[in-house]
Amino acid sequence: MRMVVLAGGIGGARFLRGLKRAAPDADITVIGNTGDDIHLFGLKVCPDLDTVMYTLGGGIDEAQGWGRADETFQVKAELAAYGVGPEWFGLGDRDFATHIVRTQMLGAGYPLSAVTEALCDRWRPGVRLLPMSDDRVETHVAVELDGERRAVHFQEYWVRLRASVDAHAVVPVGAEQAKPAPGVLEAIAEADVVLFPPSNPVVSIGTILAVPGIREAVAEAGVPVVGLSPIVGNAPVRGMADKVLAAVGVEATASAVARHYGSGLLDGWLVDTVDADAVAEVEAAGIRCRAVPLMMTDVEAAAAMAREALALAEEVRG
Ligand SMILES: O=c1nc2n(C[C@H](O)[C@H](O)[C@H](O)CO)c3cc(O)ccc3cc-2c(=O)[nH]1
Repeated sequence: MRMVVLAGGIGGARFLRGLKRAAPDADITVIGNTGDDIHLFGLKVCPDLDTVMYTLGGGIDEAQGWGRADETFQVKAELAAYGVGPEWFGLGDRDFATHIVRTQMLGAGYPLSAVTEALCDRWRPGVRLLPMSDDRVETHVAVELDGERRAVHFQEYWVRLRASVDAHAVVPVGAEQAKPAPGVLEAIAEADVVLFPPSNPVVSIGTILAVPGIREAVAEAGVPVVGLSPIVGNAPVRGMADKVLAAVGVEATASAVARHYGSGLLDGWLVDTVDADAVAEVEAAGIRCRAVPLMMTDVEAAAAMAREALALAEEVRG
């Protein structure tokens, strides 16, 4: 079975680990968010692509959900000794190698999709990992700092500010001009099912859908599109999705996120058992809904969620 998964960072990567276990023979294409990308120290860092690659390739720092296991930070310390910032983004020595190789290949003229394929040759994630676009898209967040309105890079908002101030707007800069990366539209057109894992609906899946052509391709794929709520019990399972949901006027509930995607896109939606009362509301919006456990406490739990999502897809397929 051919599956396409629109994935962001930690939630998406952990779901994918479960999906691989639930469907070991599936042909899985991951369309990864690149709006989180940031240029630091002359290097291009792709957090969401790397989180998927490291998590599925066995190199992830499991507790953090990002960055490499057994990491050290000598280079970061030396950069700080030179007064070269920023210090708030934790790039480790092993992780630097990924960004050096990526930046070197980009500099040699390879598109991000080719670079990602080359990096995956080492990590063997067991899925085809495609960036949503080879074109530069960077999510910026409009905030008010010291009384003045500013736009900060998503990573600064997320990591330095810890989303401690309200996001007045979230803008995927460059998305309108971006084109889907090679293979993205084809993978969606050939898919038997499209899945939205419990990634951030605004800055991860929302950014992927903001690349012209991708939302339309998913809506017109003619196969079941099933999502899993990243919000459980009116709060994000991880991260601070509620802050960016507010920026787009979506309340942090499992039902509101489903309605935000809309029945034009979603055929099915999984909510956690604590949100069972949302099922009727989601079904009233024309989206088939089930309440199942959605906490990815381990790979088996993620696999159980994946099985539920695939079962709902078959129910929707009718
Ligand atoms: O909260 C943090 N997240 C860090 N992240 C996660 C990053 O902010 C992700 O984009 C978000 O977690 C959303 O996916 C990193 C990801 C990388 O690939 C490389 C370095 C970092 C560093 C940090 C960090 O210092 N603190």
